[in-house]
Amino acid sequence: MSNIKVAVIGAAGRMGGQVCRVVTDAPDLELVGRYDQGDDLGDLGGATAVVEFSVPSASPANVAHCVERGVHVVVGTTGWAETTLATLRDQLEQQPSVGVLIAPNFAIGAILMMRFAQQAARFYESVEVIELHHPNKVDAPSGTAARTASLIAAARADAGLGDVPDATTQDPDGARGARVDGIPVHSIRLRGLVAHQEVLLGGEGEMLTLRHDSFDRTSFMPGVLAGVRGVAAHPGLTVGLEHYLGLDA
Ligand SMILES: NC(=O)C1=CN([C@@H]2O[C@H](COP(=O)(O)OP(=O)(O)OC[C@H]3O[C@@H](n4cnc5c(N)ncnc54)[C@H](O)[C@@H]3O)[C@@H](O)[C@H]2O)C=CC1
Ligand SMILES: O=C(O)C1=N[C@H](C(=O)O)C[C@H](O)C1
Repeated sequence: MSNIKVAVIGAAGRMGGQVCRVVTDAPDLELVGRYDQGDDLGDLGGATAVVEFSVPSASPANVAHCVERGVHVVVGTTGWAETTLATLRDQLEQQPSVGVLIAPNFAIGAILMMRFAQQAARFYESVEVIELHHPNKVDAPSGTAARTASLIAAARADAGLGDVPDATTQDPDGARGARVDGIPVHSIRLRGLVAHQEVLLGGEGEMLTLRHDSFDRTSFMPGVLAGVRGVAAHPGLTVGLEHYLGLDA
């Protein structure tokens, strides 16, 4: 079988650089293009699959460019809004054989943490998400935290749970964090960190803590490669690598 031709957008970045290295090292993949800010994406070097790790403001246009040319895309860039996802879905209807995977987190432990949080949510009255990242991260809350909170909120709603209990009436400086679908999310930016998250679930007399740590960006690479190898077999839009890993609920 011939190699999958892969191009990387955001190739000069922390994630894009690592992806270029692992694609180059993979015997079944061929790196045919590296693109970054200001580059003309053109024909994408003849790629059949693109990996996109750029910035939230640029990612939708980059992905649209790939889809227009019939090229599959594995997207790691976070911060996609619901309306932008809807536009992408519409575009994909015109290109039914093209696959796009958008994964807020490619680390297996983070995917499992999200799943475990979703499973645990209905048993606990209280829940808070704390995400901790390196200080160069541009978006807050992280895509992983936003997705975790959405999954928890949906599980709570399915179980008939109401709002999380919170008696705070005075919080002028946002000390209680942001709310994603009603779930409190706290973002910490600290030199020395890579990507970390805790989900705290509290009930009468007990707490369950779910924690995941990416100590190094190598933790994302097996998931990215699984995405590249699987994307052609998943036409349309898929959100979350769990759907490629047999973890569908
Ligand atoms: N899904 C996942 O598992 C992970 C997702 N991320 C996300 O990936 C994204 C990138 O993260 P990092 O690599 O740490 O950031 P970074 O800042 O190191 O890299 C971003 C790169 O995108 C480039 N860029 C900016 N505008 C562009 C444009 N219009 N077209 C092409 N390239 C452009 C920048 O020049 C830079 O080289 C962020 O959204 C981050 O949240 C990061 C780690 C893991
Ligand atoms: O910017 C990062 O570094 C990361 N971004 C993703 C996110 O926003 O969730 C994934 C991981 O947390 C690392």
